[in-house]
Amino acid sequence: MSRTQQPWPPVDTEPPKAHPDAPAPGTDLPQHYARCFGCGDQQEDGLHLRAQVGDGHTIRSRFTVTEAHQGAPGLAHGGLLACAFDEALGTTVGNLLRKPAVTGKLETDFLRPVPVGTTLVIDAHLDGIAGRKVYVSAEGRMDTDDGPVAVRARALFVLVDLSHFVNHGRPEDLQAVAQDPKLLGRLPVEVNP
Ligand SMILES: CCCCC/C=C\C/C=C\C/C=C\C/C=C\CCCC(=O)SCCNC(=O)CCNC(=O)[C@H](O)C(C)(C)COP(=O)(O)OP(=O)(O)OC[C@H]1O[C@@H](n2cnc3c(N)ncnc32)[C@H](O)[C@@H]1OP(=O)(O)O
Repeated sequence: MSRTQQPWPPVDTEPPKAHPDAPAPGTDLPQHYARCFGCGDQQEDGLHLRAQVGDGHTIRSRFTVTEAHQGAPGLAHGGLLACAFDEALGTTVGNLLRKPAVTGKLETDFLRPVPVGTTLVIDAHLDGIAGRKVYVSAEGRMDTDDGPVAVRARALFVLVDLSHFVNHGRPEDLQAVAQDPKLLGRLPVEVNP
């Protein structure tokens, strides 16, 4: 089967424009939700991704594969790697545009097996915007920023209103956030744009 990629973005887009209050290059980003499997510190076996803003519409995330993340003996599960990219890409959209968005489509290319203990260095880039559709892509390198590429991903995020989360979230979790807003860390979106 060929690895030839389809054109990306797949539709005509406007170039991305970061929000004027987007965090500056070099900023370490906080977890967006303490119970998030991708970044939250209250998920013991979660991915604990940590992200930092880069130059030119990029965000670099790091994720270390632990024993809890295995699919085959000693190797990361592909679905968890996809989760790491979902998180890294979503963080890029949410923090640079400062608008809530959800993953509509996520595609991954697994190029190399990723052993337990590896730290994936994931560089994500905002590629283009078409109305509510935000196209973003990333590559993950083994252990260092010039290590071999292990995974590539491309995604479509769709901008949504905050009511998306209020209408669809489990009431007890929304209530927990209302009682302890620190669960959300610093909300990287405008609540009242
Ligand atoms: C208490 C409040 C807390 C709030 C927290 C808020 C914000 C946090 C902000 C930032 C966070 C920072 C970091 C985030 C880190 C990680 C992120 C993880 C993200 C996820 O893990 S998130 C979970 C998985 N995700 C879902 O749970 C989505 C389920 N889904 C839906 O909720 C709907 O499906 C939706 C909303 C996607 C669309 O529904 P809709 O009715 O609003 O709009 P519609 O269908 O018209 O789509 C509009 C245009 O997108 C095109 N389109 C849509 N889907 C497409 C597809 N798959 N392929 C190709 N095109 C697609 C259409 O074709 C149309 O295109 P066009 O305009 O050209 O016609």
